[in-house]
Amino acid sequence: MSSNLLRLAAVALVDVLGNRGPADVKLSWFFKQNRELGTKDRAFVAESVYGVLRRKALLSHLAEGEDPRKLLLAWLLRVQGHSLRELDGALNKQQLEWAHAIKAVSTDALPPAVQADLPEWLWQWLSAQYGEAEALIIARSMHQPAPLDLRVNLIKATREEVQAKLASEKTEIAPTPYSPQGLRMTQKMNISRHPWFMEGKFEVQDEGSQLLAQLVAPRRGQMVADFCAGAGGKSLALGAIMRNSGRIYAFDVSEKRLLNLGQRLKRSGLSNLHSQLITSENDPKLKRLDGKFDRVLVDAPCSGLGTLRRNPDLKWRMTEQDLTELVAKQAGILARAARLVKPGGRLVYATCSLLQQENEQQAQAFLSAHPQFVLVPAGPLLAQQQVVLDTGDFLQLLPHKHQTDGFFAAVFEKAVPVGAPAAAADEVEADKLVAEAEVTDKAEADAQP
Ligand SMILES: C[S@@+](CC[C@H](N)C(=O)[O-])C[C@H]1O[C@@H](n2cnc3c(N)ncnc32)[C@H](O)[C@@H]1O
Repeated sequence: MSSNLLRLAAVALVDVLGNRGPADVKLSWFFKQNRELGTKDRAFVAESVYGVLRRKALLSHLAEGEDPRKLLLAWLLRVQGHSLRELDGALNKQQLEWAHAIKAVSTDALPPAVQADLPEWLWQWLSAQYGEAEALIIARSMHQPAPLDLRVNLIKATREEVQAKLASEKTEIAPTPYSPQGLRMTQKMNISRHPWFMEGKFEVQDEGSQLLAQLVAPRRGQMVADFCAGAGGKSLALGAIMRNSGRIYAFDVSEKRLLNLGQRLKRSGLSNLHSQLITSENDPKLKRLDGKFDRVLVDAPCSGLGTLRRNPDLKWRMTEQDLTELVAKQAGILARAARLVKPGGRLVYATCSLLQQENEQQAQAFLSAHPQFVLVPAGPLLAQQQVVLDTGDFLQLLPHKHQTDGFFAAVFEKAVPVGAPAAAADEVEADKLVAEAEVTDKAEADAQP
């Protein structure tokens, strides 16, 4: 390790820690400014930045402050286990003094929030919910980087074919334990240039996200809404489950994310997906679709605390105020999306959060305010999809238990009014609606200048 590389990693850290934006955006900007860096050096800078973000509370204790250069040294010496001798040639006199001081700091009797490496307020919330012992295990499971999960696009390849192909290229790869389309890679590699990725034979997607699509379990020919579709990770998984039949509406308020979805869609070979930008959950465009969907997924905007292995900066950027606002937003989106569901249809509310306020409490509040919906236990629904995983009434995934990101999902079904036909089983009705929607879309497209 050279002194120049250490300096560059510290510069990247200054940038990431000093601004409120997401770490991945800051880091890619840093790499654009430093194009001369080779693959290994980039990997070192990225690992250092993410390593420090994961353990910032502990490192601040060891470095007696938040000077990025000292945090970096503390990470190398006390987390990565480098010896002073290994770093010797890369350190100047002052850094050597810091390094000696860092080596000498005791880690006995650290406060629990520092052991968990969380801001104090978040530690209080998490430990009140899970109890101190489990909250600590959960928080510590987020100190490790996540593996890379792939979802095989069953329209274009089988899981066995993709596994064999990647294994033949000396990639360590194995089927995911729960998702029938998933593969897990244990070593990091840039998969986005792989020819089979570019041909759409697989996507990068955490196994937890794949399981959410299994919970929605759309059938062929159905009408499906992905209300917070973003860049479409779950829309694409749903489209593949439907074997390219029926119709999926991918709604989102972010044009940029929907544009991303467009690129992934081209690779995927799906033609049953229609993305639709909305101004908010109350966009008037939604009105004509009320009561028309067999399945509605609300993958709600959330704190993202279940993804701390990948996005450790979130824990330092999120505030209690942000959470209060998110909880209100989630309730509004869920209530509006519920109106799209037809009698007998299914509504899935999901987050990648670990907090009850965004999860169980949100689901219970929805049920109290919407007596026409009932809660359907997640385990048996997954069993119908050949997924053996029962976490009780709700789907609750935790990294230390399931080796996925942290996810929550609640499944609701809308009652069929007495005397009405059971809509969910009515495939003919679904086909009619799909045909109607296609005619409307064509008319809209023709009307474009
Ligand atoms: C958790 S992300 C969705 C991730 C996506 N489903 C996937 O699998 O890649 C939440 C999304 O909700 C969108 N969003 C925020 N407010 C919204 C609203 N009022 N109506 C619809 N979508 C909204 C955000 O733009 C963001 O893309």
